[in-house]
Amino acid sequence: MNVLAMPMHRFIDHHGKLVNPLPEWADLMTLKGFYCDMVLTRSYDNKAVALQRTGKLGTYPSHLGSEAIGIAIGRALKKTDVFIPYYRDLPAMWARGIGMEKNLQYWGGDERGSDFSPDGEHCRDLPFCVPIATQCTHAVGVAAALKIQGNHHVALVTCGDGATSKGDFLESLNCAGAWNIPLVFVINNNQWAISVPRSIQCGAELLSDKAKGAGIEGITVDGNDVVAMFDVIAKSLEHARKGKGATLIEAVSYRLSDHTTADDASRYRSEDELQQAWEFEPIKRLKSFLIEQGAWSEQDDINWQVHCKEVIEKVVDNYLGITPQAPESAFDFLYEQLSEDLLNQRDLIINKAMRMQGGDHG
Ligand SMILES: Cc1ncc(C[n+]2csc(CCOP(=O)(O)OP(=O)(O)O)c2C)c(N)n1
Repeated sequence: MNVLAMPMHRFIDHHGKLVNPLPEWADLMTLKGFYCDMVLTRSYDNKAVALQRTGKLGTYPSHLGSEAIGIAIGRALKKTDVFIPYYRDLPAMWARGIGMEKNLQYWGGDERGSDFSPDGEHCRDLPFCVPIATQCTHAVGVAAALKIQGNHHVALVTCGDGATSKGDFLESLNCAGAWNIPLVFVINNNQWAISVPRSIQCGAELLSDKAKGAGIEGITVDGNDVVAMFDVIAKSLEHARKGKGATLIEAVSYRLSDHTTADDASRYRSEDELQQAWEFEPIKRLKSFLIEQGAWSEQDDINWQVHCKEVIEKVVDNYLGITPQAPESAFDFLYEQLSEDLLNQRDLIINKAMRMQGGDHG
């Protein structure tokens, strides 16, 4: 059976048909907003891949196919909550109010892309975590602190399906249950961990079953249905806010892209599987639903695509206009006091940069 079609928490299926009555909050205006956000973040994704291909960005992990998960997270969290993301989370971060330029800076190798302080209230969000599952341990620390502060704020952490096999994830889950902390885990189960398929990643039928051993709530949701994702995340956040503890959400989706721009997924997965997954992707189904409801049209779609293109072009212009970070700044974030050795290396880099500015490229 196709896992993307299995029965799970869902309101709108891949044909764009309602399979359960919409929740009260889900009016057409809100759903149109979700749709527009998903299309905009997909436009960004296409552009980011193109920037990498033309040498203007480092290795980039596409979020193609996980727009519903990200937009639901970004919209469901309150400003005062804390988001602990992993590397595929541009949609959530953008929906939290963090500029896309930051994302380009980060993947362009500029540490300043991780500084959210200019974005005001979001400065407590953590930067992307690339070492798999380590962010879950950070999230436990954050959530434990929020509990002590007693302000009814919640932490939300994301990870991939592969990450759920790691000790960091399982230990974090255990602490979340044992300490009854305000923490929501969202697994982006996109069926692949680079070239390892979900089927051999773990023996459990559902990744949400892992919650049971930790004594917390676990739920499997259609990660391609933004309505179901928002509904479950919002409820889990409220559950945690009321002091009722953590939830593990498994969002079932599919990685429609390569793992990153450094990967070629055609070497390990079939074209048939990929084509089938495209039938289930999150944007198409919501578009069909909105059109069926008379809330959207093909012309609206064309207009929105044009608008997205303009927005993204401006983001890219801003990114390309940023003065590059000085190479020696790599030493600024390592130690409070640099050793003799590192000071020498730093001087070498500074001198080389000065020589190159002076025209000596030797
Ligand atoms: C601790 C650690 N081990 C290995 C890697 C190399 N690595 C990068 S991504 C990845 C797979 C992660 O898959 P998954 O958790 O399913 O997330 P996805 O990339 O599919 O969203 C691995 C093993 C890493 N980044 N960190």
